[in-house]
Amino acid sequence: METSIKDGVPKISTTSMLEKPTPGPTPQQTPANTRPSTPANKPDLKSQKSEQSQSSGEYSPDEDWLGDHAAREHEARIRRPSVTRAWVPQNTGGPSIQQDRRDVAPFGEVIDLEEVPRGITRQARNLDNYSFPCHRFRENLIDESKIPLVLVACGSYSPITYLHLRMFEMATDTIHEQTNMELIAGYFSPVNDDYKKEGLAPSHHRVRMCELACERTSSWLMVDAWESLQKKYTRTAEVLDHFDEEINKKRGGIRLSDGSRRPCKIMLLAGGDLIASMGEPGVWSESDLHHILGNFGCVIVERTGSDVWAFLLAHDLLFAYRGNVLVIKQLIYNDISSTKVRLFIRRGMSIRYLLPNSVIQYIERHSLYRDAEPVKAIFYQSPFVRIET
Ligand SMILES: Nc1ncnc2c1ncn2[C@@H]1O[C@H](COP(=O)(O)OP(=O)(O)OP(=O)(O)O)[C@@H](O)[C@H]1O
Ligand SMILES: NC(=O)c1ccc[n+]([C@@H]2O[C@H](COP(=O)(O)O)[C@@H](O)[C@H]2O)c1
Repeated sequence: METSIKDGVPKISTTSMLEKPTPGPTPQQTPANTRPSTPANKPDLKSQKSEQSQSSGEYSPDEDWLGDHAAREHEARIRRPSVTRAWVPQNTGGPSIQQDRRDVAPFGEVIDLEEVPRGITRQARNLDNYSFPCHRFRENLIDESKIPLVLVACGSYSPITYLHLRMFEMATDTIHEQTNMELIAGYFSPVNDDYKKEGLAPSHHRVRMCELACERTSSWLMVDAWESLQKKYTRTAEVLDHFDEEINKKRGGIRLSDGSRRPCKIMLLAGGDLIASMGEPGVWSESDLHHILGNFGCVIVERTGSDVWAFLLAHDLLFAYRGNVLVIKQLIYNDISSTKVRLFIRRGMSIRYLLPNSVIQYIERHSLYRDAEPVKAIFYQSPFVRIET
């Protein structure tokens, strides 16, 4: 059994981390990121214009790769300072939420960059140029009584959809409400091409779509291309080891107010189907399951129609490690499927509002998922909709 914690991996008790020390939060502690707010720092149209002239904000194939240095420079030029705001509801009937600095959720800023031309952090296309993305990694732990947490979502993302982005937001709420952990960063890790799953677009496209989605709709999510850049398929246990290496061994975790550093707990964020696959023979090795569940842990978003708890009860290993598994109930069911998105594209149907516009544009520009069939105006009205007058 590979239950012992390897050198350098944070030695955090697996039973205590999902327990919140105090009872549920008062309205004063409600995270800002769940509250509607208007971006205080509205984009400066003038600078957008000049930015647009340097980088059109369009995704032409020629522009698709800026190179590490240029990308970093570009990113530094366009990065806006993060803004901390208090949100006070106008409606006196509801709870009054006043936030002090401590209560401000780290990812509270609501970003709507969908139509704003901005440079996107671009990842290396080969391992020689690779560097671990940490441009949105929080510098300090806000509440030092908490365990710093990094979520890693492994998957195909062919293409990434709003459901995949939503998974992180659902996780944020549950972690805030039910655990004594503080979310520091979230990463997508698109699977290697060698995975050979049906419908898998080449990994540089999937990575790029994830980047567009993260940079244009989120203020805290990042994409790591390391897994996709490997020469062959890399098991999820190895991918989590890579994150541990980069975050804890190389960076030393996160900084505390006294200047010391604390290791971050790293957990796999996945849907109920992924955890169900852990019960299928031959899909996961037992030692990997011990390693993932024991040394890392899983945050599982239930899927429509799946009963994650029933599965946990039935599966010996998962049940044994249940203290390290956090199950997220979807309060608003979202069942957007990449498979169906690909099918819609092939059939010339609209995929708008299922995934970010920037990703839709990218798909169209690069003619992805069309196979032999032409895509007819995927940005416009579905050809099957007839409006009776
Ligand atoms: N409807 C859903 N509810 C909860 N989690 C989901 C849902 N769809 C996908 N996920 C999760 O999103 C992650 C990435 O999914 P991935 O892209 O590999 O599969 P997918 O979205 O089902 O795509 P495909 O349709 O190509 O199989 C996985 O952890 C998966 O479990
Ligand atoms: N043995 C393993 O490490 C193992 C097995 C099955 C799926 N996975 C991962 O799960 C993710 C999602 O896979 P599916 O798209 O097949 O659901 C992928 O990132 C894949 O690498 C890992």
